[in-house]
Amino acid sequence: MSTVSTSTGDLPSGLPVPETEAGRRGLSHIRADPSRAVVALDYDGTLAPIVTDPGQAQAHPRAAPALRHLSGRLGGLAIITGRPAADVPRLGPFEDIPSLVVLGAYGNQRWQHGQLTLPADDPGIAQVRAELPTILAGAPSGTHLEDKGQAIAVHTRGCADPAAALAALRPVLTDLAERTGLLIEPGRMVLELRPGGMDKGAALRGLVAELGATSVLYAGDDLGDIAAFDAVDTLREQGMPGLCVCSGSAEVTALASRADLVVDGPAGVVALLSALAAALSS
Ligand SMILES: O=P(O)(O)OC[C@H]1O[C@H](O[C@H]2O[C@H](CO)[C@@H](O)[C@H](O)[C@H]2O)[C@H](O)[C@@H](O)[C@@H]1O
Repeated sequence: MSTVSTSTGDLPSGLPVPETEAGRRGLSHIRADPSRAVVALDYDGTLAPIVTDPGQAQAHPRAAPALRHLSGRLGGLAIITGRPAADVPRLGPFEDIPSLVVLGAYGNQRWQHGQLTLPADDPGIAQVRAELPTILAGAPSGTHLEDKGQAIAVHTRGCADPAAALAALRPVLTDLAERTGLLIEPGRMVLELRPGGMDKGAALRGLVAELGATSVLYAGDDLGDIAAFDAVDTLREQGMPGLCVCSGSAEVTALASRADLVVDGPAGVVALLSALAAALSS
């Protein structure tokens, strides 16, 4: 599959045409009955361009207007992210998007209508927090620790050779995850230690069931989003039309071959959401 979908053109509405039959069916059902569709989106690399400092990752400027247009027209509008659930409404900023649900920490946390629901802390995280300063003492300059409260991420994007730094840290962080009963979640120049038992696929399936949705769209860019693509596949096998969208980048190529539609990063995702909002208004 090509990096960015252009070969099949656009529909008269401005919506790009998915490259697969299953994807075209998914999009067509969403357009036909949006009030029973769920649109779920990853945040970093999908709605927000990748930047070196995770604390500065604001959404693409046209993301909030597009989400606001979609809000209320869909059965469900969600962001499913590895970040703490409360971070995304603040960073977006998306606090004023009425029907938005944010499932954070890979589905372990929920933000909705300004209310936050968190699980109990995992004791393994406190142990990781205590041990990491010693473990990272010799790490390359630019290694950055992101303490997310209920998970801890080690970033190498700020290092001179981010990929080499990540590869060097992987064995010691994998060992730490095993000793503390946590799992290691790989991402774009990041390795995260987090509690298991949940992933973006389970989060998406749960939301679809909760809302009684009859069609689904999921857009993502990173390895943690593969579980959500798997969930769309499973739902399709069960008869529910669905669409997987890859926010394409040179950094991660694993999702493009799995997607029904590949767009050009967050700008492409936001263009797709804007076109969908326009199509649902007409
Ligand atoms: O599930 P997501 O919404 O995609 O979140 C995954 C991780 O995203 C963030 O890290 C990534 O974005 C940073 C800001 O652009 C970038 O500096 C970093 O290299 C990327 O890995 C976030 O910091 C993590 O906590 C999320 O788990």
